[in-house]
Amino acid sequence: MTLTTTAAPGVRIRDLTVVYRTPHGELPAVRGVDLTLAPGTITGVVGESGSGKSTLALSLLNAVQPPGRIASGSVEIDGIGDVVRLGGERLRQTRGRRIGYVFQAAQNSLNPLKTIGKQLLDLGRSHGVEDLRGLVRDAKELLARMGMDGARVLDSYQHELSGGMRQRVGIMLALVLNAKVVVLDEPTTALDMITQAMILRIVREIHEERGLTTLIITHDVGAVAEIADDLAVMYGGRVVEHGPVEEVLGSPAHPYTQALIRAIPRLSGDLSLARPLPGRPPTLGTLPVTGCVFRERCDRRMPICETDDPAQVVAGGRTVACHAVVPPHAPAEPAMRKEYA
Ligand SMILES: Nc1ncnc2c1ncn2[C@@H]1O[C@H](COP(=O)(O)OP(=O)(O)OP(=O)(O)O)[C@@H](O)[C@H]1O
Repeated sequence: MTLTTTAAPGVRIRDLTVVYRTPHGELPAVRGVDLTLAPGTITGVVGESGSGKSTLALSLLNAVQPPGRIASGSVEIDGIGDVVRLGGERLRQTRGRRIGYVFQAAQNSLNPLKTIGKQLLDLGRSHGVEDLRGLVRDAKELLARMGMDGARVLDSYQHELSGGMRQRVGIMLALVLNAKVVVLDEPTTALDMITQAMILRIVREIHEERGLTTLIITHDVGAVAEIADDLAVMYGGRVVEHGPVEEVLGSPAHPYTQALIRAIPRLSGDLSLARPLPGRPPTLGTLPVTGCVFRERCDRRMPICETDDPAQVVAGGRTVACHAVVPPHAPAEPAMRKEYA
């Protein structure tokens, strides 16, 4: 094997814009996003519902479906190239084999007419796996690590499994082909908190053992703090802050990240300290066309926020897109304007 196939790959998302067709025309769910996943890291993506997390995850596999489309930008993955430019059989082979994934509601996406084992064999055959016995062995081992009886699960139909069991099957299917890039979109929502923590710990272990580059999307900031190296915070289709997880959570720079953290109920101490962020996140129809996407709910709003979209400014290991935050040594950059139509 060459180094490129054994080393964890880096992922570079550049100027990515994804639009959905609506009665009001094509509107951006992800807009001008730059995000780098360093090789061998777990990057968590958080943000309120509708901020564009799932659309970003789908873009990593070039799997945005109509009425959506990737309007511009690139997703460069070491050893694969620009996924946005892949199509046909190469794209099909890349998904699953090179990029493992669990999409949202994975517990509902299994085939109800085939046992899990049959679906596993179909997956292996469709990717040209010759050692199908080895594949079954690996699948059983992954299921056992996640606290399940592998043989029994492989003999089951989806309706014989609980939502949490199906989610673990989804994680197994994302990992079993040994892909080096793994995208997990809300992989543990159907699980109780203790099982969720256990599964995320196992995901972390497998990530380290295999040298993966992992993107994990969740609503749960606490859960992601446990396993991620880096954190990206999304709002209104933009990555508003990105950096090492302890830094972003320990000293959040963007007013939205600060509000998100203030809104988390604490398990200990005064419950009333949790302060929900007033207002609602924008929908595609209510997203401001000019200026900062967060300004309507921002307590540091300034006149420039009405007119200019803040650029992502890099300072140290952190990226922040906010006019009110000008980190030391970071020259203020001209406002970023993106074409998406
Ligand atoms: N098929 C679609 N057609 C039209 N609009 C869509 C479609 N899918 C998503 N959107 C819109 O795109 C925006 C981003 O959605 P997305 O699902 O990526 O956000 P999210 O952060 O993953 O939300 P959630 O946490 O609820 O899954 C939302 O405003 C959503 O309504």
